[in-house]
Amino acid sequence: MTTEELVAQIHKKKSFLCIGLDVDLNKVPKHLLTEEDPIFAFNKVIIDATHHLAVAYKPNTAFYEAYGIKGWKALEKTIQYLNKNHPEIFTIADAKRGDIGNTSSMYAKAFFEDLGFDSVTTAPYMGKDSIEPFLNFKDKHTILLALTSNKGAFDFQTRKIDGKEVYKTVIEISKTWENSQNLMYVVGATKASYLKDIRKLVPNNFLLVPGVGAQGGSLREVCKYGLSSNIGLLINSSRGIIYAGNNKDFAQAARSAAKELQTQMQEILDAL
Ligand SMILES: O=c1ccn([C@@H]2O[C@H](COP(=O)(O)O)[C@@H](O)[C@H]2O)c(=O)[nH]1
Repeated sequence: MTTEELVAQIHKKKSFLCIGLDVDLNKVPKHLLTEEDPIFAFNKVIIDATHHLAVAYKPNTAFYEAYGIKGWKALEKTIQYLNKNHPEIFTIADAKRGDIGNTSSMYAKAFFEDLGFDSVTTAPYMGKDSIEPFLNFKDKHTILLALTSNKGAFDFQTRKIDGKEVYKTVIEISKTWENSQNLMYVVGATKASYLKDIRKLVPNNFLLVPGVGAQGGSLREVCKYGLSSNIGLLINSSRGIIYAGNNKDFAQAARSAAKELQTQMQEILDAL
């Protein structure tokens, strides 16, 4: 998917909501556990109930890998379901990959070619040759961790080296890589005030912003500092939406939670 197609969808739906599909079988409604594939069954109901309110879905691969081959199968069925029924929706494999070049090439093939995701999250620690294999794919997006939502972000990312914070150095150097136009960045909603500085470095790149909802980040704060001329934000909520209810009416509860965020997004977009 091109960035232009993503932006068009945002304007059409008046939403820049990304729904995280982090399926934990201890949290899904009990009646689904008798299904042949309870993970996919859960995702299908959530997608059917929310696709008109969201522009992106983000399965975190950890929640599928934890269930072995059955989990991976459920991930494959989920992305196939999205690509077949909602090809306009942007898909993110939250896998946080990155390795020596030839290994990264295989990760990129796995997520872009085999599974057919539009984007994958990557970790910058191993540098240029670990990320460029992802950037080589046309109309695919590589979402680099810049400033994460967790407390541990302060261990390395905000430390200064040669007078500059590591997350700023990550952004600046990554902009020099080949095909860097295919880069997006992860910035946690819990670090909203940092977005002011981040936007000076990347005025136009899309930012994937997790941390609204269960982690306490504020949608309005993120928008205050993070909106760009092409909107430039995908705001993710996972647990806050998919576990809004846990009995037979869980789909309705998820839709209401998604609607609440989408309504706020619509208000923000209408005020621009
Ligand atoms: O900095 C980061 C990077 C990734 N995540 C992931 O996003 C979701 C957030 O889930 P919630 O339930 O809405 O808290 C999850 O998959 C994280 O692994 C992040 O939170 N922060």
